[in-house]
Amino acid sequence: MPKARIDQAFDQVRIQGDKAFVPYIMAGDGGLAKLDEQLAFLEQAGATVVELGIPFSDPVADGPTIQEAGIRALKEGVSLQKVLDKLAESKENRDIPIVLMTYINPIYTFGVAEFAKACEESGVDGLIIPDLPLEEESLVVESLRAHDIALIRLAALTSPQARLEEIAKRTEGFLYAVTVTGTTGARIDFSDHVGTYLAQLKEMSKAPVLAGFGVSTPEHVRSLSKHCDGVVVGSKIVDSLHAGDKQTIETLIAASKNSVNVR
Ligand SMILES: O=P(O)(O)OC[C@@H](O)[C@@H](O)c1c[nH]c2ccccc12
Repeated sequence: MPKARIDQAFDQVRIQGDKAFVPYIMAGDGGLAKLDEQLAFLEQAGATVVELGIPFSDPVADGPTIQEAGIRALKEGVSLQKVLDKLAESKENRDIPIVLMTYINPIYTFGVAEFAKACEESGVDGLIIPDLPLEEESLVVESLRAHDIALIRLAALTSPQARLEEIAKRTEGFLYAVTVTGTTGARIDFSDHVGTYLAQLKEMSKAPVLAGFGVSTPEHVRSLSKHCDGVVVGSKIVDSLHAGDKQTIETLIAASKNSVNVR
């Protein structure tokens, strides 16, 4: 049951008194042959779920770090089909749930129903589609439901109250609370309003609320996690993996763990 695997992963985190940590990596950055090893490393380091990006030629929500990773992956010849095939091969050896992050265009090209089926067959548990607004969701919702793939919705700092409520009500797996206005990428600081915004989303959502965009230091992980159920970290993870700096990733993930638990 794909969707249930995500729920179980968050339950486990809660039981241990930890916060969730969802690293984002770009599929095929460094070649798809490295994917299994990268996923195993993140699982071993204590990640809750992995968000796996599909490289795309027009990544409108992405800042420079993730755009460059996408260009590197495209140069390696990575495509949605190849990522799904690769995930299918290693499905049995993997416990950590996978959420694919892809823009809507590659899904259309693939065919929505075929894509949902391929996700299930490849052991994909959920999806983030940043350029699919609530109003257009009906294009994919039924197919995803048929294959039990969670559709994770994004809340924006600029969304009006009623819209946030609708997003919180519909989300599956978790609620992705975008903490900055703008594109992905490491930030120094967050607006004072972020704490209130996260607390408000926590009230509205039955699903776990995760803060993402700009999270790049252990202090960010700790301070944002106080207001919600955990964080998503992209650019800092992508840069560190590219530089071969596993220590930085381990330190970031460790910041989401209850310090009373000895690891
Ligand atoms: O890179 P950052 O600032 O840590 O943000 C997370 C982000 O990269 C990842 O979740 C993501 C990558 N591309 C996206 C597009 C839309 C929403 C989210 C994403």
